[in-house]
Amino acid sequence: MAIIMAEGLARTFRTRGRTVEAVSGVDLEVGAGEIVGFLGTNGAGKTTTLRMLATLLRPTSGRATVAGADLRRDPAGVRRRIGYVGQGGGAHPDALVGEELLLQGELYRMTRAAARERAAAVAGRLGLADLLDRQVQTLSGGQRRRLDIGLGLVHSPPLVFLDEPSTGLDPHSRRELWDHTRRLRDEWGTTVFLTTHYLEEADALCDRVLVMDRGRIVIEGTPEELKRKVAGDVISVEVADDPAPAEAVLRARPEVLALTADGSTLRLTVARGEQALFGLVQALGGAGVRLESIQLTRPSLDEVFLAATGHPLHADLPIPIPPAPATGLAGPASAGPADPTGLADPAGPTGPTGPAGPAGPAHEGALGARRA
Ligand SMILES: Nc1ncnc2c1ncn2[C@@H]1O[C@H](COP(=O)(O)OP(=O)(O)OP(=O)(O)O)[C@@H](O)[C@H]1O
Repeated sequence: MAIIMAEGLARTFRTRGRTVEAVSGVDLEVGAGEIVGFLGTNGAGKTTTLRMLATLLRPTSGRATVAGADLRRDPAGVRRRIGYVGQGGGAHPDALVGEELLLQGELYRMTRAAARERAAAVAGRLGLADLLDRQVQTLSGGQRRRLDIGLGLVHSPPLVFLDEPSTGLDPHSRRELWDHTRRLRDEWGTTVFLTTHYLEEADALCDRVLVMDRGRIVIEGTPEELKRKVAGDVISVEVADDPAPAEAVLRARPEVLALTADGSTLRLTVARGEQALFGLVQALGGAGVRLESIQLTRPSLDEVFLAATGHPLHADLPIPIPPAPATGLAGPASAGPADPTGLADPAGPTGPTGPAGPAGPAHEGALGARRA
């Protein structure tokens, strides 16, 4: 069952007399209980798409249903059923961890008892149970990030958006965060939609990856599918004698999609390495070719990204116009009569700002989180 369905979602910004097409017509479908990741370079349009789906930005065109509610007609319904954890993080540095979680529940109009119970459950799930009496500013980067995510989960949303959840974390904390995210999916059935710059994160954590480039989804699939579809597997064959007879044998094989020769080593691309390997070895043996070694290599998501976009993930791409720095907070709850759809555009044309929860002012850290 799809928890997100979007069609032709697009957003342009007008800044300094120019139009920036941040997202140009995205179609996507996310199934309940999936961990789906948007992978892309800076400025690809990931955050803008996430913010549209979370009702924080009004789409220029397109439509979507998110967690059973229509993005345009029922943005408050969407907000009630989702969590949103922005890049900035939301917790107040002086507050205690437990207080922040409780406050979040109360902002969602939970009773104190229900908020307390839920805060304890979230803290337990995210490995924060021993930290409830700690001041937020004393937490490590990884603990702080887990608290940010916890704030987005207190109201039990079936779907949570995480914008670059592990940026700035060391590899150990990043892995810990992945474990917790998987447990959210496995034990609570939470659907997680995240953005990331990290190939490793997309590969290790995501059930499905959507590669985004210059405002469009250019390819999508499970990490394994993408590697197969785009790059194929590579088999490197090192022969003991003259490589020409081996090359002739291999070129005649239908499963060999491409072949390059480098001295006595032949590199073959095949769709499914483990299936092709045995037949190729047999054919070479039958032709009297003596092998030194044979090796199967699976492509990485790096290669997938390069093939799909034409540039490496970490290339410095020109970013048309950087977004203005975050300013004040506004959200649908404060959009007022000028916004009859309730789909506020808090950022306006130039500045991204924070969301609002159902109970009032909020901030970028977690949807609906924080005191005014
Ligand atoms: N409020 C805004 N005003 C003008 N341009 C904007 C605004 N927000 C985003 N953009 C532009 O839209 C494009 C997409 O930005 P977006 O933040 O969605 O990319 P991203 O893939 O999330 O990048 P990053 O990984 O750096 O967060 C960029 O060119 C960006 O400069």
